[in-house]
Amino acid sequence: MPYQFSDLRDSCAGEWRDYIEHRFVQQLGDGSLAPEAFQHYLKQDYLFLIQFARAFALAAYKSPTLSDLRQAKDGLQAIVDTELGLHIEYCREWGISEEELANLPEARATLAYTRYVLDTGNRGDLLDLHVALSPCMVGYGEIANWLNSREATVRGDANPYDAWIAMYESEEFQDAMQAEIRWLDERLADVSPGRFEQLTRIFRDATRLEIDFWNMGLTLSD
Ligand SMILES: Cc1ncc(C[n+]2csc(CCO)c2C)c(N)n1
Repeated sequence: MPYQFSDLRDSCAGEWRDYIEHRFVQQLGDGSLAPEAFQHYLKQDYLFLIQFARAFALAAYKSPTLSDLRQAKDGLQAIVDTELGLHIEYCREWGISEEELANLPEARATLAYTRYVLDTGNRGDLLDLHVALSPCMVGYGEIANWLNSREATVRGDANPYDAWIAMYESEEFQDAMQAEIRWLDERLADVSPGRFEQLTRIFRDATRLEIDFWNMGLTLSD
């Protein structure tokens, strides 16, 4: 049987569930999350996005084909030209100024996660890098879908975090998530059991670092 992305998820089902169904996510869904926790998360997510732009630049460098190079360039362009601007605007709505963002120190959880992804891409090939990126690329879409499947989730004006859910349930984001899964499914189909084992380690570590990122938000840790 050829491997698929779903096999990576199944290889660390416990960690994956702890990430998708994290207490931060549950509270965001029912609207009970402390605004300070969300603001701390938003600030660190700004720094996270900048490092992720670098990871897409690294993906361009590691691209063996023109098609991969285009995909990496589109990812980098989306973050630099669109998503960072939207994030800055969203932070402003939450009372966080652009100046404050520009002077933030990186929390240890942000440092650990982003530098882990960059190091994995540096040491390995494009598949290693994509696997390290996939909890981010796939997880947030899955989180939006999981929240929408829950009775406890509050949508609309009654939930101050509704716009966050709306962003990740959007067709544009869900399509990008599916495209990433297809890309991984195509590559994973050809890997050996030994190589798959290596990739599961990367996937599990990146998922654990996503859990730490949520914990950082809840505990306001730096
Ligand atoms: C900790 C953390 N993990 C994942 C995302 C979601 N995300 C960040 S960059 C990117 C790809 C380009 O859009 C995606 C899906 C986030 N914002 N913060």
